[in-house]
Amino acid sequence: MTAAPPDILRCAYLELVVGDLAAAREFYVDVLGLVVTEENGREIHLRALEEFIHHNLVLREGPVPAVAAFGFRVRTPRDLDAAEAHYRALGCAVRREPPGFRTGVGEVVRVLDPLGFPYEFFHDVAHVPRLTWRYEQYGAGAIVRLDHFNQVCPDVVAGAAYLEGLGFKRTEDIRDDDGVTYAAWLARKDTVHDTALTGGAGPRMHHIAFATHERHNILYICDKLGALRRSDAIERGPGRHGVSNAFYLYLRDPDGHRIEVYTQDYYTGDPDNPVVTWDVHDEQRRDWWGHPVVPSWYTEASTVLDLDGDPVPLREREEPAEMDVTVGADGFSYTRKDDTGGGFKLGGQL
Ligand SMILES: O=C1C=CC(S(=O)(=O)O)=CC1(O)O
Ligand SMILES: [Fe+2]
Repeated sequence: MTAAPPDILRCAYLELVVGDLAAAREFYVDVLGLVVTEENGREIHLRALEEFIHHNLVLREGPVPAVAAFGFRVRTPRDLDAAEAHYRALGCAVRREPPGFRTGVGEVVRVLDPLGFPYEFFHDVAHVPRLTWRYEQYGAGAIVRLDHFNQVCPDVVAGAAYLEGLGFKRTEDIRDDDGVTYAAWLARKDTVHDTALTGGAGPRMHHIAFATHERHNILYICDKLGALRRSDAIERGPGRHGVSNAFYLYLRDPDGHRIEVYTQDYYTGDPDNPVVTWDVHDEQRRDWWGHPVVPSWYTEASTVLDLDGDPVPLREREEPAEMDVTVGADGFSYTRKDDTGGGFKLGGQL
């Protein structure tokens, strides 16, 4: 028996467990410029400049760096009932927590979803000042919005079907001629995604992405990290994505959690929005300029915790791994599909 899904508005916050709260605060506040909504000795609640809900990121000090919750806002309080019924019908662990369980948030429905991820749904939330027009508080790398999550799971086809059953719309994916799906991007809001599934051992969190208004904001973050002699925080990019068309940069925080800074993807809000499918052998799918994807971007990701705070065991991917298919088998990746005389970047192979 199934139950109608909740009406999810958007990805809204992530709870990150960090090993050293002060070091994490320095990275997210002093380096990236996120705004502190409130903090105490154990937790810090942060938000982006255009946000009006209490927070987009919770940093909580703990023994195992991990992700404790992926928070999604739902349209009405009644959607919490729908969330509870939907996940109970899926046979998932469900806990309904009272207001205050999550600082600044009303009642929360927490679930361990079919992929093993700790999702939570909320509607009532404290409003805080939206700093959109407070330009005196903007740094040159101003982070304005939470844009998306990215989750690593072994079976992207099954994972995408579960999310589509939750009301997400697929906007892009990466596949091969044998029908293997390597990644998929799925949206509730009218942009390319609220979350994405990256094929690999999971459940793990691949990254959380924040948006800037312009590409130059991202370039400033790179220059600032260089000036701070923190260039080792830059994992991949800056560059232009093929998938999503966004300009991007991937950073690693002091605990190794991956943060993407992202700008200028595109509108996907019409019901007949066409899905964009990329060939896994297309050198320009993940970087439009053909820059190679560093191996750590494919292999490393963050542990996720269950509803009791214990790490969720991983399941290996059974289908081919993208890194093996495109880097290990170089010569099968192309810049121009019908160019049999080469067109792949041997020099770019890692
Ligand atoms: O947000 C994203 C958009 C595009 C890409 S990709 O590397 O271009 O596939 C990765 C990503 O999921 O981080
Ligand atoms: Fe991303």
